[in-house]
Amino acid sequence: TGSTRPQRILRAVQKNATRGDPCSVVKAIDDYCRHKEWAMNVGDEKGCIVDSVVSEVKPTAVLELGTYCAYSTVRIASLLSPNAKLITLEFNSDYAAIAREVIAWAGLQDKIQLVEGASGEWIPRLKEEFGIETFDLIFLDHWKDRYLPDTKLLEKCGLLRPGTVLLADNVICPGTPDYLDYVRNSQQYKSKFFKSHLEYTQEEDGLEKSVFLG
Ligand SMILES: O=C(NCCCCCn1ccnc1)c1cc(-c2ccc(F)cc2)cc(O)c1O
Ligand SMILES: [Mg+2]
Repeated sequence: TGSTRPQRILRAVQKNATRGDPCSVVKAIDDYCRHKEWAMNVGDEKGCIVDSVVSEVKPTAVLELGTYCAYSTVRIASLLSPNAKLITLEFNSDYAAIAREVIAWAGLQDKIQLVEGASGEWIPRLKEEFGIETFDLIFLDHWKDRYLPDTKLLEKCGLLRPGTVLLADNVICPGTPDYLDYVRNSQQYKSKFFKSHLEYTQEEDGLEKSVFLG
């Protein structure tokens, strides 16, 4: 019974990052996944695009769909203002357990609320359970076939407001064709593609930034 990839990523963080220093946690994961073993973090190249969108939006309420080992969770939360909060949904309980440890190592527990469960079940409960009105920024990075249904669910639940920014990972690889078609052709969104590469590789990928117009 050997270790899992998320467990090895956590070990690399505990070995190479400084407690309470989110940037060192991000760097430790990138170094491990670039040089030792690939993992599905948004990564450093696409991560810089995420950073620029977060800095532009200055969100106080962020929703992340798909935590994995909390690489993007920590990366985004480290840029938020003192009173801002990030809710991250993770379906896989093994991933969630590792993510909690990575978040704790970064010292960001007070900013981040990790919720374990299915996005389709939790999205309708966010207003009531967490006192959320609407989100300023949503980062989609979970099952690629859930991007579109969950976006429609977010609309239906009144969790989007004019100006809410949806930032979607992997719109080229693995790809989210139905989601891309929707946000690029809907009158309710202004969409823009940021060309990049699949994390730690030279494969084509990119992020889609879509502003909800209401
Ligand atoms: O599947 C991905 N993410 C979802 C993981 C499970 C989410 C579970 N969950 C959380 C909440 N609700 C459900 C993903 C995959 C790849 C990839 C790319 C190329 C390749 F050859 C293999 C894989 C790259 C990514 O950047 C990804 O994000
Ligand atoms: Mg991804």
